[in-house]
Amino acid sequence: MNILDKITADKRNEVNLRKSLIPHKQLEQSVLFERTTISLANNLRNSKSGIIAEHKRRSPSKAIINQSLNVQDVAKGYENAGVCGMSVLTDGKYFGGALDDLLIARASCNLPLLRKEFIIDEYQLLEAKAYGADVILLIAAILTRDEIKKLSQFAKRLNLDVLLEVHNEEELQKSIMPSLDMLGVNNRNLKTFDVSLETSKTLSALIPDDFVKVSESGISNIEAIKTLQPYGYQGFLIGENFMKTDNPGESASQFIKKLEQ
Ligand SMILES: O=P(O)(O)OC[C@@H](O)[C@@H](O)c1c[nH]c2ccccc12
Repeated sequence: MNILDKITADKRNEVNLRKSLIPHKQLEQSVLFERTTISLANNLRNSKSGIIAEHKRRSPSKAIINQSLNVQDVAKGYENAGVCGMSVLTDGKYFGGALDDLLIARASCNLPLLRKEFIIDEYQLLEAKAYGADVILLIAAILTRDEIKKLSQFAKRLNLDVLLEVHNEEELQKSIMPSLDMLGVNNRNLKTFDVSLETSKTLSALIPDDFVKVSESGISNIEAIKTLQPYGYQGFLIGENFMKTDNPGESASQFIKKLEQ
C-alpha cells in the first residue's frame, strides 16, 4: 500500500469516529456557519504576488519542520506580510495538525483560510465551515470524478471556494468541471514525495483559463515563481520554506517584498 492509500484508509476511520462524536446538526449550529466567507480565488486574481502561506508542523516526507510556533503568531505574521490566503493543515496523524488550528487561525486573522485535509466525505466540509474555513482542498488522486462533483457542489452550497489538486494529466482530465474555482498542480508526487516544478510547467497548458492556476509545493525562492508566472500561474502555495524559519510571517514578508520589487 502506498502512503496516500494508507492516509486515506486512516482518514475513513477517523471521519466515522468524528461523526459519532459530533453530529452534523451540531456543526451547523456553529456561529461560524453564519460568517460571510472570503474568496481566495478573487484575492489571487487581484494580486501581484499570489502567495498562499501554509501552517505545517511536520510531514511524512520531511518529519519535523517546526514544532515550537503557535498558530496565532503564524496567522498574524502571514496576514501582516500581505499573503493572499493561509493554508492550515488539519490532519493530525501525518502532519501534526488539528481542526483547532483552523479555529485559532480564524480567531487571529481575516485572511481566507484553506482547510488542508484529505477530504473524502461531506461531513469534513461541514467541519471546515464550522471551524472557519473559506476554501477546501480536493485531491484528485484519492477521489473519483463523481466524488469530486458531489463534494465540490456541496462546498459551493456552503459558499466555500474549491481548490482541486492534481499531479498528472489523467487526474486533470477526469476533474475539470464548473464547480471548481482553482486548479492546483502539486509539484510533489504524494506517492513518492519526488518534487519537480516541471509538473506545473507541463500541465499548465491543459488547464482551461476560467480556473485560477495554483502551483503547490517545493517552492523555495523568487526565481521559481518568476519561472512559473509566464505559464499562467497566479497562486503559489508555500509551506516548508516559511515554516522552517523561526518567524514564518517575517520570512513571508521579505519574500513578498522581493517578489513585488
Ligand atoms: O511545504 P511545501 O513544499 O512548500 O508544500 C506546501 C503544500 O503544497 C503541501 O503541504 C501540500 C500540497 N498538497 C498537499 C496535500 C496534502 C498535504 C500537504 C499538501
